Amino acid sequence: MDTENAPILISEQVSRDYGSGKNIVRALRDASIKVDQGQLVILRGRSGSGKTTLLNILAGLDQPTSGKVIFNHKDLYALSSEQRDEFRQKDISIIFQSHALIPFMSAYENVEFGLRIAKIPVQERRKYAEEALTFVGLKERMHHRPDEMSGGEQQRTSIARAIACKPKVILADEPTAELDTKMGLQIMKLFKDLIEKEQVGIIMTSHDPAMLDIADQVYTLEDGEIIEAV
Ligand SMILES: Nc1ncnc2c1ncn2[C@@H]1O[C@H](COP(=O)(O)OP(=O)(O)OP(=O)(O)O)[C@@H](O)[C@H]1O
Repeated sequence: MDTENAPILISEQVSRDYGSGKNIVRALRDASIKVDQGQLVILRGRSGSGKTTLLNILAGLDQPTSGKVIFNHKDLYALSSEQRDEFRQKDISIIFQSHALIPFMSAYENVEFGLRIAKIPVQERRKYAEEALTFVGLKERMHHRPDEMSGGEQQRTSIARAIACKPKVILADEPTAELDTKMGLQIMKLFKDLIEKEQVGIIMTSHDPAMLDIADQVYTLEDGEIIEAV
């Protein structure tokens, strides 16, 4: 089978309500999207349009009110929460906007710590961490702490942490928001290189029009609904 275009992550008519009664917020309504292996997908939309809600649901972090998430042929929310956690640790990586690096650890230690949490055996951790940091161009700086690095380097460290365990899918919430356009485009190039090398699927949110040209697919959200897919 040609795996290059196989869907790895799908949302089917996913809705998410917060609160109830008069105070109900319909954060997402019937959102259906698809991420193929080897594809870079962008979710865009105004603040409050539901991007983060959808990303969290796709990551297995927040149960939808209705609808399904299919990850690698499995219905993510039909699994027990333990099974879902295990699945997530191995196959799904998340990159947050605010790098979420541990301040007193070096870049290497941050990546190695992530591998420990993902239960990668100790013999492999060093190799995987060094490979990932080399891939993001931080081989020479891997023993520096976050406060000794630029914003772009910190974000590359968090990308190294996300890719080190070789996930099938990477979800990223505004990974370029705190970077200038040049650095943002460098991060996008890293994502593209990663797709080429590992055939991962990447889905990210972005406000930045400069990023859209690079994507294979762009979904636009408005008031919790997908109004355009191009
Ligand atoms: N835990 C929550 N409880 C109540 N309402 C929430 C909660 N989380 C999100 N919302 C609401 O759901 C809607 C969608 O929020 P979401 O964070 O998904 O938007 P977003 O497109 O990611 O916005 P931004 O670009 O500002 O991050 C908003 O109206 C928000 O106020």
